[in-house]
Amino acid sequence: MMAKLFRAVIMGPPGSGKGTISERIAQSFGLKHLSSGDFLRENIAANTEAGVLAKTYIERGLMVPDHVMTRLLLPRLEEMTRHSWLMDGFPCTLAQAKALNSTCDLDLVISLNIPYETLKDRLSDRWIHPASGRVYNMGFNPPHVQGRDDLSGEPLIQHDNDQPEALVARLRHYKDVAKPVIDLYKSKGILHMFSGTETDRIWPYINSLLSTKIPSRPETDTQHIPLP
Ligand SMILES: Nc1ncnc2c1ncn2[C@@H]1O[C@H](COP(=O)(O)OP(=O)(O)OP(=O)(O)O)[C@@H](O)[C@H]1O
Ligand SMILES: Nc1nc2c(ncn2[C@@H]2O[C@H](COP(=O)(O)OP(=O)(O)O)[C@@H](O)[C@H]2O)c(=O)[nH]1
Repeated sequence: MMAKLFRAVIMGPPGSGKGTISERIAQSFGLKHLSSGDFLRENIAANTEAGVLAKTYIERGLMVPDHVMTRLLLPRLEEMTRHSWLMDGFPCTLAQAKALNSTCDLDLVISLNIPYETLKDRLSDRWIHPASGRVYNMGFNPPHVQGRDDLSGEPLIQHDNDQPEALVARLRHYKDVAKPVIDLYKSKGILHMFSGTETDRIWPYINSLLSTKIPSRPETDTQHIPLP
């Protein structure tokens, strides 16, 4: 049981490794990994009012409007009074960051800074299990059976907007909307930026930063990468 609740956000462009690193943090430090994409998929599957609305944007490759995102996510976060969490994919605009700010005090923000060529290579090779959001990469973390999800055995798919043609526009959009969010967290003194081309080389630095802030779970702490 953690002594103090810990609230963190992970930011980065598409393909920067937010999901991958969030899973490692969740395993090593016992934080709940919350993902805006997963919340949206749950709501779409459950046909909630917000889910039905969000679907119309996601299907067109658009961001879901801020008011829909905040209406969906903030009540869920408010319910989590007894959990430490790490949020992946939210906030991604200044309006979302301000809304989150009014709900809770963040302890830490991780921002991933990954070169374009690396993002392009990773995303063109990203395979997704749509129902769960589980993510694979044919070189980095391939599924046990090619083209099939490890747990359900269901087929994996690729997203059109992960292909290089769509990526340039997605990255430009990310840069535009994320900059003021990054500046906000910088001014609050809670932003930590990590740069590099390989998750396995960035992870030890994130791991040691978090080790100074939250007690790790000894049984899982060393399972990914040894410290350099
Ligand atoms: N904070 C947000 N604000 C607005 N729309 C969002 C937000 N988070 C997710 N979405 C919408 O949900 C979709 C799925 O999100 P998800 O994070 O699973 O995948 P993604 O777009 O492939 O992101 P990434 O490549 O960074 O993992 C997004 O494409 C976007 O339309
Ligand atoms: N080759 C390679 N692929 C990686 C690395 N880290 C993550 N990936 C893969 O890159 C893709 C994007 O990672 P993901 O965690 O989904 O990033 P997100 O879009 O920021 O959430 C996925 O297919 C991951 O399996 C890495 O260091 N090297």
